[in-house]
Amino acid sequence: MGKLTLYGIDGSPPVRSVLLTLNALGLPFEYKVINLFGGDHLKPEFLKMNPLHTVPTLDDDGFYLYDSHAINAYLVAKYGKNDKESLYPKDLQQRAIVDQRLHYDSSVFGSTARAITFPLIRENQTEIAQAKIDALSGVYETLNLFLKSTDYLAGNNLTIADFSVIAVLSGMVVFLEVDARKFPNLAGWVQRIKKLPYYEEANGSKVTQFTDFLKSKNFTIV
Ligand SMILES: N[C@@H](CCC(=O)N[C@@H](CS)C(=O)NCC(=O)O)C(=O)O
Repeated sequence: MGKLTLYGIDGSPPVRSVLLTLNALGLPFEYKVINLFGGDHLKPEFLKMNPLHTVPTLDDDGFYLYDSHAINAYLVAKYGKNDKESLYPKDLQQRAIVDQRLHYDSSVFGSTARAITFPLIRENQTEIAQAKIDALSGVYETLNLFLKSTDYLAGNNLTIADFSVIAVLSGMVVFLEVDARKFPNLAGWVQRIKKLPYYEEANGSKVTQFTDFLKSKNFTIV
């Protein structure tokens, strides 16, 4: 196989979802930190790889790909052999369910999370409207529903949809805890994901950089 390089930063949820995928697949890769606050992502050499200047960006031997969901699907489809194939199943209907969850993450969960974090991080606002927290609660309800009769978000096997969602959710708990009385399936799933042997390395140890940063903003919910 060629050389894989991941451009990213630990705080970024989509970057951590790719770290989970790379670790799950046991792939060797180089991790190059792109400092978004220092403007690394706006430099011409980065824009050549990704004109949207976002992390994660993957370089697979000169093939550049961005958007974590696309990257994760590509990595499993290309490198996921035998028991790893189920992370992005080949069966069309199973895959369609994974895709549905990925789009939910990308559109609904992603925008709900960004609506909360962007004003804090980028605009130095410290007040968060209760309505945004209510929207987050609505997402937890949906995720709880997805997990009604299965161990993982897209069925009884772990998939890249679980990686995308845990990467975002593990940051959002700063704003709204996953209350096990209200969201029992979701709370159980979080515990299940945390037991993955590579969880700490790929997400757990890295998300704290993000949650500490969010907490340091001393926000209030109004
Ligand atoms: N949907 C994209 C989102 C990527 C994204 O927005 N990344 C943020 C960091 S979490 C970023 O790079 N922002 C810098 C910018 O947009 O200039 C994905 O899943 O990769």
